[in-house]
Amino acid sequence: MTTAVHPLDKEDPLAHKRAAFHIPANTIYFDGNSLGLMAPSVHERVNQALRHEWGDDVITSWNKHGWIDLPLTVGDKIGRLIGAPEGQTICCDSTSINLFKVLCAALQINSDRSEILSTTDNFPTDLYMVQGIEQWLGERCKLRLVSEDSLLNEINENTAVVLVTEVNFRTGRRLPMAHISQRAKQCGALTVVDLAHSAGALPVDVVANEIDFAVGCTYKYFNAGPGAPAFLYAAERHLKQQRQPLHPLYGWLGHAAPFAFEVNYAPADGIRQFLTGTPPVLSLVAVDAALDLFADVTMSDIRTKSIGLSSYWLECMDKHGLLDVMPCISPVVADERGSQLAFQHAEAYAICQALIAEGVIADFRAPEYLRIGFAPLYNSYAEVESAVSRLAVIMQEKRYLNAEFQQRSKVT
Ligand SMILES: Cc1ncc(COP(=O)(O)O)c(C=O)c1O
Ligand SMILES: Nc1c(O)cccc1C(=O)C[C@H](N)C(=O)O
Repeated sequence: MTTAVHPLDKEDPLAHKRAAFHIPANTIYFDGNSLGLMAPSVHERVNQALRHEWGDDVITSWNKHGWIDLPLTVGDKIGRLIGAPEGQTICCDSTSINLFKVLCAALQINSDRSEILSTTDNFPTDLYMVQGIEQWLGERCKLRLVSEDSLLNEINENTAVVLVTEVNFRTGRRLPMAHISQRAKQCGALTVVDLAHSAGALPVDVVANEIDFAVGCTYKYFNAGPGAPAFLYAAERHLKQQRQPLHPLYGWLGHAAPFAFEVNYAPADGIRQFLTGTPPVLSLVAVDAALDLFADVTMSDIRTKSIGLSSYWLECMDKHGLLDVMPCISPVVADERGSQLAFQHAEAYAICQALIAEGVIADFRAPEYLRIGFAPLYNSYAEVESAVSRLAVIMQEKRYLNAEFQQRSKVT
């Protein structure tokens, strides 16, 4: 028996990409904004690195299989997807650590100012990194938090750095990067942009938007696996001006001559100076293979599908009368949101658990939001229709009141 293909999937130019992923049995997965699905090609590539590179070639693989350059080669692959020219993106560490490095760099470049301007609703790690630097630097770093609505107008001549996450992790709201960057430039402030919820989900152009520094995750829309290393972009103009090291994490692999084993630190040229310690080779190999899945698609097609999926989700919710019961807190204007939707309900946590029990994986964000992430490479319109139908039954039958769905787990 053949099942009918959803008419919207029939017209989808990215529909064929779904076959490149392992879709867990009986599962509809709308959590790619937190952890992307695994592709068998990534599995294969990591296995090969384990068996042949580590297994057979052991330490010679640092040269023979280019392990030592992976942060740069993989960085350039990411760079192509965020509009960065070669040699300005590196894949290493976590987003948090990379934030620390670029915030220090930006503060040092704009050293006659101390204010880091950000938004109250930014992802906590972004704010915590500044708070940590503030604690260590005292007067030389001062965090000022404003609302997303007022950010643009709050940038002024005292601002050293504007720290902004393009797409809000909770609401999915997309901030106008071009305007923010332009205003920052006018005021002599530098921009540090967190692309965690943008990279791989929508077109990003760090050069056209004159972004100074950017960071982001690879385990979300790039599907590189849990804890996969993050990325860091630095504009060429900052890499060229080498008065002194740009950040205080003086790791040996960021040294100009790591294998000279010198006593004193001297930063490497270019983006390599943002390296710290030994790269996590197996994880980098996974990022490398996962990025290959973007080789034959355009970010514009990805964005079109992302908007198609989220708009269709809203349409289905409306058809089932769900939008009155759990209002959407994400922008209704598609261009003003990223690749996710969030819905408010006092029982959002239990609703999410009830959905998972029905085979639909979404997530919950405190205090009361159900979050749905759309991954254009593997999600389908049929999945949207089916997931919303299941949600409608849960809401109608108030299944979320079951005690089993109220139990909070450690990771939400
Ligand atoms: C906006 C944003 N920044 C950073 C992170 C995570 O950073 P890290 O890779 O350090 O866990 C996340 C998600 O965890 C995020 O949503
Ligand atoms: N990085 C995560 C993790 O290690 C465990 C659970 C969730 C995450 C996430 O990525 C959360 C994500 N940044 C968010 O937008 O909420």
